[in-house]
Amino acid sequence: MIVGLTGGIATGKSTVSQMFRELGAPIVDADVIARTVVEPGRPAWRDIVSHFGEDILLSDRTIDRPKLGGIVFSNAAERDKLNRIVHPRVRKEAGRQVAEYLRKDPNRPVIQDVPLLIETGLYRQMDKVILVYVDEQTQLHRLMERDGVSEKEAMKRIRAQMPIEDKKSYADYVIDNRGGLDQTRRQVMRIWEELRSLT
Ligand SMILES: Nc1ncnc2c1ncn2[C@@H]1O[C@H](COP(=O)(O)OP(=O)(O)OP(=O)(O)O)[C@@H](O)[C@H]1O
Repeated sequence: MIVGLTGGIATGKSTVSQMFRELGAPIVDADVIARTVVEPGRPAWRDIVSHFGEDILLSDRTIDRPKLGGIVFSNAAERDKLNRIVHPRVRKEAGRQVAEYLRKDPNRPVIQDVPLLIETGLYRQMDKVILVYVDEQTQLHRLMERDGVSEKEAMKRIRAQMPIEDKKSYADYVIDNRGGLDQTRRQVMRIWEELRSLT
């Protein structure tokens, strides 16, 4: 069983994913994979350098992420180009990790943590979808606090994504992360038990 875990920016996806990990769940993390596929010398890194030029490299040959981010944030065609380079490699590596976990233990559900699970349509390939939910006000405050950004900047980042309320209809399980961590942990434990009973 493959379970997609998603949320909105700063709704608590990393927090919840860590709780699943502590219960022994195998986690495949799209953010971690996205960083490893662009390490110097890897095919995605080579494609990025040949398209965007050596100017986007730091002195240690790693990609200057803020600089590349600045280019693609304001240019949809360049953003598409970058996505077309990175996404297939992330998908392939994520698939490889999922298959490896399932080979080792076919009866243990694998949790795939994907920030844009719904936006990218990847949710269709999941057996179950878990959404980590907080209301927009809580999301705003936690984002401002975590990243030390203004209300305006935080709102801009939230508004760049699909509204969290709209994501609810795609989810088999909604984890309400508005309360304390203990309340969230109890929901995680309940869902993990249920997922395990389904395999
Ligand atoms: N139940 C909670 N109560 C209070 N603070 C929380 C709770 N859950 C998460 N937080 C805090 O909210 C912030 C956002 O959480 P987290 O980083 O887990 O979100 P995320 O969804 O992974 O974010 P992103 O998608 O931006 O990476 C963090 O500072 C975290 O410590």
